[in-house]
Amino acid sequence: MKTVYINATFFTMDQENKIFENGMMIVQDQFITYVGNHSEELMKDAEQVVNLQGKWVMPGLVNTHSHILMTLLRGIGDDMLLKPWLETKIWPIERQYTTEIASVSAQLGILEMVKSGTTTFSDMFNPNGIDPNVVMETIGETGIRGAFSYSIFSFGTEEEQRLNLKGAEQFSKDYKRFADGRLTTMVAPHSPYACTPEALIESARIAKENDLMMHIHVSETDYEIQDIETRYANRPVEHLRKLGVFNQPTVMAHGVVLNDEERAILKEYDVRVAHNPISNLKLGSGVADVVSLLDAGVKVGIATDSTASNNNLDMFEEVRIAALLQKGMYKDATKFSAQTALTLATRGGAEAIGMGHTGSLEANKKADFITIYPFDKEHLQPLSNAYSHLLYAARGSDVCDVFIDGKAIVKDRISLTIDEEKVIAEVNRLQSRFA
Ligand SMILES: CSC[C@H]1O[C@@H](n2cnc3c(O)ncnc32)[C@H](O)[C@@H]1O
Ligand SMILES: [Zn+2]
Repeated sequence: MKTVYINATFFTMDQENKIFENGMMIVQDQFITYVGNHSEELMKDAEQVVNLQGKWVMPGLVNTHSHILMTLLRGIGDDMLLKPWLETKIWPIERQYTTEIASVSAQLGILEMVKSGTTTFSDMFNPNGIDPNVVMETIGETGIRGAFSYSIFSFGTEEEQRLNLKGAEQFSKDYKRFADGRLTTMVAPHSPYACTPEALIESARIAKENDLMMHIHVSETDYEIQDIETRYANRPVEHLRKLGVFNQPTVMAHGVVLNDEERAILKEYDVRVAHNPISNLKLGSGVADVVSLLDAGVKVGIATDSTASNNNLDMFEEVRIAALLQKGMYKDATKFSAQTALTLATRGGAEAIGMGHTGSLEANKKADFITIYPFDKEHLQPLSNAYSHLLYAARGSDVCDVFIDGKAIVKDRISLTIDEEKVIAEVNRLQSRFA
């Protein structure tokens, strides 16, 4: 099916950052085939013409690190540091998890993500107590694009740890290409502190044998650095490098506590960083030095982490805070420009998680895009400087329509794939268990 979208401003987020006012985009099935100036000639054999009535169109946002199975835990464990938050709140609750709780959480998380403009995400989940097959079926039905990772923990008996690794390997293989290729997997040891060296080595083996990326929490807090140094006589980055984890393409979530030597290692091994500014602030972990990471040539994406440490999944808010933090930290407003920020939230993030086939509006890329109708929004006036508004003024709730693989997933702020009322009712029925 050839669909032509006309009468809109297209923010391509391509290498040249081209913008087409009153432009045109052509989508053939799942792919963009043209973005540029309006052309009557190119419209000739269109099967469908969509008039976007002056809307702004940009690539869907890319959330490079999330935990959608935790969405039900929003508001639980506020105002706590990471270690007690995990050990006394999150992990005990996750031990009570069921497949139903996980599926409803996933639906709520995806609903929130897509309605705020995220079309691609990379997620890690704690498999405890759940049937991941059911959860993956549910996620597949939503139409979102993403990588999903079954987490590896070195907790429990030897047999439990063996089963956890076996489950992760099976899951990684089974869902490597799922839901028409929209969903894939990564191999996710939780962190250097929750995994033994043996589990980390085994994780890297699974990733290598199945040609998958690794996804792991690293260097999130000062405490983690001291803990790993005490246990292994190396800081986390060197510890993982020595174990061979970085021999596979790796996304490391956080990277708050890094030095120059470590940034050079990340660049050398092409380790990518998922930057979670709000979660890092809320858990009191600190502020990652993203400017230095980018200066060192490290690929960086923006991420929300979970609703238990954020507490929303709005990538517009996330990327704005990311930019403001770097400017404030450096006392230099020229750092982390609007262009840098929006690139990291789209094309840069997609490349960081190995999904370079999305993240910009360009011929041959997947047709993953969002629209914003600015005309009735006070905070998006004046209409000039729209590019600036996308970073400094826009909110997730400004998103009007969402398309993934060329298909409408959200239309006029209504989800077409998720029964919103039902999910919200289910969430509130199940949530009372943890209140
Ligand atoms: C690795 S599976 C997901 C699992 O990780 C835990 N978690 C959530 N947020 C964080 C964070 O910021 N640092 C470390 N661990 C985190 C939680 O148990 C999730 O289910
Ligand atoms: Zn996380």
